[in-house]
Amino acid sequence: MNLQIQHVKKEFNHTMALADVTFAVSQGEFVSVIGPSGAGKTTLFRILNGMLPCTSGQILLDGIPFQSLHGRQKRRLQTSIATIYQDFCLVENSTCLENVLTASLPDLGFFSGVLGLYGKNREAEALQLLDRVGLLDKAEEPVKNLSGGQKQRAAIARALMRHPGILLADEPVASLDPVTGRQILELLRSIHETEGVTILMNSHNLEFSREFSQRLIGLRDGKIVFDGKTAELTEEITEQIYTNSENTVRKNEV
Ligand SMILES: Nc1ncnc2c1ncn2[C@@H]1O[C@H](COP(=O)(O)OP(=O)(O)OP(=O)(O)O)[C@@H](O)[C@H]1O
Repeated sequence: MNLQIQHVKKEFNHTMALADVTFAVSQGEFVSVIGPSGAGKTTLFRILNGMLPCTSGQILLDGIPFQSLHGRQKRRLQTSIATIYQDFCLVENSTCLENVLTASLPDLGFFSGVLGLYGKNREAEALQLLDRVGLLDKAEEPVKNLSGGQKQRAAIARALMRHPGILLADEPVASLDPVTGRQILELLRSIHETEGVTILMNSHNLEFSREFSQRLIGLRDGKIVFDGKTAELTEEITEQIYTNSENTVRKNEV
């Protein structure tokens, strides 16, 4: 799935969180959005996953303008973007398997949804995905009993259950220790390489972004100040992205 972000602006009261953001992500890329606190990364991700409307501009998925769609068409396109979050957003009292299966809820009829009748094929697929993320032995375990890394694995399996064209990884390892964080990013890289899922990541950790993404987009004060291959990010450009920005409230946590 190709994603195009064209002249996107987002204004909150008198803060221009995104000034005029334009870039495209092609099928199969692994891109990281980097930038200091207040640069607009979260705002961009919230607009992309449909949680926030933009003030102006447009987003196209495979050439279709997202905002022009309504109802079922919009929901169908929306389900092609899956998000994993820093705090996992799982149902803690439900098992791993139940959490993964909830990704299929939009496809179920009303009664099947209420009664949790997902069907044998969906259950088999959910178990296969739990196996893919190394969590098959925890399928019947309530999420509340899992470690942070295991929770993020369950969240990744749930995201994959939607067969996403694009996976948004919004600070996916921010609440994990560095060793566990690296394991999660290695899993994402493997999913990207094997299943060909397009990944757009937002991370405070510049080292991880450089190591795991092919391309970096540097945001500063709501504007793109760098868009290039990871190897092209020099020390000088890094300084330009991270120092003395208007919206920055703290320096980058590299
Ligand atoms: N709901 C809101 N109301 C008002 N201002 C907001 C709101 N959300 C974000 N902002 C402002 O928009 C700007 C961009 O914020 P955003 O959270 O997108 O930055 P960020 O790069 O994700 O920062 P961080 O890395 O700290 O999460 C900031 O100046 C912020 O204060």
